[in-house]
Amino acid sequence: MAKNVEGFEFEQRHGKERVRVARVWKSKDGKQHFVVEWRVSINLLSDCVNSYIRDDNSDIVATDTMKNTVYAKAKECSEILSVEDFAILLAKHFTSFYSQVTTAIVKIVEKPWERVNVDGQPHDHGFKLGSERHTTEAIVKKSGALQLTSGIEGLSVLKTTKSGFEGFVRDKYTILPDTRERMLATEVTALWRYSYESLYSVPKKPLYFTEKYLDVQRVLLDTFFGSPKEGVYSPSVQATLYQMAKAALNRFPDIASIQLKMPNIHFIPVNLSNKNGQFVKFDDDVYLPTDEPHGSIEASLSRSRSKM
Ligand SMILES: O=c1[nH]c(=O)c2[nH]c(=O)[nH]c2[nH]1
Repeated sequence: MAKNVEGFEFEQRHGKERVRVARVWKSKDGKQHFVVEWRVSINLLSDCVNSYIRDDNSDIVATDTMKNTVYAKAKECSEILSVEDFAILLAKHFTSFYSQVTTAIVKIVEKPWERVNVDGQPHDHGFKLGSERHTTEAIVKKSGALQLTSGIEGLSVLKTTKSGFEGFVRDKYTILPDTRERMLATEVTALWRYSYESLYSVPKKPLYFTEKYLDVQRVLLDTFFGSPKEGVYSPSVQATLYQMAKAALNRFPDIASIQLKMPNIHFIPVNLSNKNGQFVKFDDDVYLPTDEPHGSIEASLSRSRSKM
């Protein structure tokens, strides 16, 4: 919230970015281990204008203290919990513990450590790094008001057929041919907002949000790919993105809105010729993979208020 300071509009926040913590929990017999690795960023909205305009830090919560709080709270969590529940717990601490803190914004990115299988069996204490990352942001006000979003970053997917792009604007600069057969590759970034608007309405079930994250990911992927044998035809990245967003809202009543970013990562058909003629003729087989430039397609979909 902007504040009038010496005749100016003034807004400020402070916090600690990229605090890294890993936490291990053990089963009762100590044999089976669980691990998470989180990168936590904290921002506090608090009344500490005096530190900016005069030599008075008496209202400042030191960012070093914020960092230490991450480790202290991780230690206090005796049971495994979702990254969302940890973000909420931290944000709640900052707003309830410090009188001058009105809002806490806690963002966390979880590193995808996955249990390995050895000899077809889940390993008790062995993990390997996966690819896509689970993210969350909890914004908590002193009143208990909550905004909770979760997301997926770096979900790279590709299908080798059942994709095309036709009927777009043609002008003197257009060279792209219409096609009903191309590769479709993207790196999905998804961000969805939960409908829980208070600390007191959040589901208490352990790992509720971890399961929900996996369910949302599954629905997004199933919609992108279609069934294993038939697949599903994509007339554009735009249409596929919309189908994915719609499926998530239709499937999960407690998701109020979803934003998807789906860059169109191009695989260029290879045709090569020299003076003796063409020696590589593209037949939907040899491609030049690229990472830039890429198309950029993003949209968000929310439940219309009139329906709620
Ligand atoms: O699915 C697509 N959407 C576009 O907007 C676009 N533009 C383009 O050149 N190729 C594609 N493909």
